[in-house]
Amino acid sequence: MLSNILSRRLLVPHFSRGLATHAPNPFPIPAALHFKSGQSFCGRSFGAPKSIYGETVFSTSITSYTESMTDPSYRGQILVFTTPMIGNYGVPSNEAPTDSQDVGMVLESRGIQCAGVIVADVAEKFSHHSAVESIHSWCERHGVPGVTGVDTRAITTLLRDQGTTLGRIAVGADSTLPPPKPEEYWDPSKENLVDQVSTKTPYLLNPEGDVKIAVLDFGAKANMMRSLVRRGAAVHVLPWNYDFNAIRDNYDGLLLSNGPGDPLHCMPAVLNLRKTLEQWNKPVFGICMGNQVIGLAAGLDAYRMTFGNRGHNQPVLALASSGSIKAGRVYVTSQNHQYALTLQDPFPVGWEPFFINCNDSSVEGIKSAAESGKRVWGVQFHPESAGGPLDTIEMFTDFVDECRALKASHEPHLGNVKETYLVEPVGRVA
Ligand SMILES: NC(=O)CC[C@H](N)C(=O)O
Repeated sequence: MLSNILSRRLLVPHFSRGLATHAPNPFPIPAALHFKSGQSFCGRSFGAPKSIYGETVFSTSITSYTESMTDPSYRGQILVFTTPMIGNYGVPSNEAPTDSQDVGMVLESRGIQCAGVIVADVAEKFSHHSAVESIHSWCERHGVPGVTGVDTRAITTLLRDQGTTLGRIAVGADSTLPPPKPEEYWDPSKENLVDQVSTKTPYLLNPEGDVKIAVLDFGAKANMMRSLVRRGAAVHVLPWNYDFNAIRDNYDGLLLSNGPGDPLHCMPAVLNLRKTLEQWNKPVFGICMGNQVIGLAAGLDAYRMTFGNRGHNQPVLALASSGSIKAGRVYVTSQNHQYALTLQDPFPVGWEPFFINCNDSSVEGIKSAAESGKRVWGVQFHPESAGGPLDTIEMFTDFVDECRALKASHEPHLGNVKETYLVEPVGRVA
């Protein structure tokens, strides 16, 4: 027995050494990450061998790289993962519908949305029952470059100190050239990225649903629509700048989705929403960009944070109770944002802060005050989070229940048309 253990101990390092000596380098192409602030990091290229510009941000999520990379809110960004090894469970097919309430994809959108990815150690081998390819081949197919073999601790420390920084991934021969001049860096925050990712034409999901919910698509993650459909709603997805006021009486509720970039690019939607809030008294729920649009419509300001909040481990404290949310409790949430609403005293009349971030005290949500008679909630985090945690997933049940209850109260002849859906808190189609 003892000799068995000893021989295994001796064999393992010997075997590893053998592999390291003889296996060809799977990522032979050199690559560099340059920052506008002057620093450069040299590593190896994986994914598409292509040079790009972007805004460099870091995420502290340990898992769910596939959901993060397909989140349209990462549009134009070079995503640095603080978790050292990324790719070890591969990438699932995004095509196969896996349940009857499918919304047309498995991940958060049709393709990879971030401009590039930076990892300390990209997994060459992967293993998962639903995996069909490696992160390398997935990025290659989608034309997205990755850099591996860099010190992501040093990069993250830098980004925490100096804030989100414009960057360039230079691949192959480009990586041997001098870094770009400061004026050559592309700044995605200057563009209306929402307009690039929002649906161009309206579409309907689950038409037989008993409550009709409109979604203003600022770059919606698919799990938002899935979370509504799972609760029995018919979901009509509209372009971000659609004139909802012209059709609002056809709906029982409105959801404003997440989306990339500076919320000030969404002023047409803010002005539309201001009118909606003045004249329409049905439930409105905003998530991330949606929360910022609600806040701007309510009269709050939005500001750019130093390095934002990105990860699946952001603690928020509830300041008010509403539905499944209890004041005084801390919920762990998924987040991806660079902007936040200002915490001001007093808050605009008819509004109150809903959540606050336990790390940096930024506003994590607002709600209409009880005396306003409105039913409006906004959260800066992602209750639908396909990659978890699911601490706040029941906010979707609260929202759909509120829409259903209001509809039933307006249609007494129909009575309570359908029982409230008590669904398992499932985070994604899997
Ligand atoms: N995920 C989001 O909706 C992000 C909202 C906005 N683009 C921000 O960065 O703050």
